[in-house]
Amino acid sequence: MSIKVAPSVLAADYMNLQRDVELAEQAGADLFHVDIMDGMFVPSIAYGPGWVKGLNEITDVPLDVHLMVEQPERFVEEFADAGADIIGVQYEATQHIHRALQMIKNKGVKAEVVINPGTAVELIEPVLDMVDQVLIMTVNPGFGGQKFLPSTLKKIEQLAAIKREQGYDFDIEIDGGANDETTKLAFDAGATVAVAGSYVFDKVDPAAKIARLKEVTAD
Ligand SMILES: O=C(CO)[C@@H](O)[C@H](O)COP(=O)(O)O
Repeated sequence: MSIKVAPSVLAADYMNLQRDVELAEQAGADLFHVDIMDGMFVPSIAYGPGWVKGLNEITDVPLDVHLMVEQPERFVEEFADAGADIIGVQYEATQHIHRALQMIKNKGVKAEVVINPGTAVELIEPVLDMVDQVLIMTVNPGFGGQKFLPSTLKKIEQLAAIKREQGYDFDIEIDGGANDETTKLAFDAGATVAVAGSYVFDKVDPAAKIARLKEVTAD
């Protein structure tokens, strides 16, 4: 089975969002990745729940909402009500990661824990039994168009080994600098979902880019 592809709407053309979303949807996008940024946890600012609700109304593809915000537990309910299918919270952004994940699950939404490139996999081991997805950031979060950090491959391998040994079935997602080469490397290390922003949307043919990511990771 090939990797699941989650185009990041951060890189879409906002003035033609519906067109880009439909193109990606027809090309087989498995999820849409939506970065919520508060200008604190990351320097940029992006999207509120109203925007996510609007996106949910124009697509049937599940929304993978990544809260790049301080104290994410403050916003779980609003984004769940806006239509998020998966909500990701950063390990580094809360003193209460277990509580934040529990809040997501209580809303009937899939729960994801996210770690930055500088955060060790061991730190999230205590919550791995409660998540549907783990996001290993392959760049420092906050901006699209950065280069994939090769040091994150070891972390993907390490997490994949824990997943195998413990019999977990969560998805392992990567985000940042994904292209056909880096996605193949991450897939071989154990990633099952690739978020791709500029690779998919910056060029003329998003459908071909999505197809390419699936092709290079096909068994
Ligand atoms: O999390 C982020 C940025 O921090 C993203 O989801 C980006 O949208 C990925 O963009 P590319 O690196 O694929 O251009």
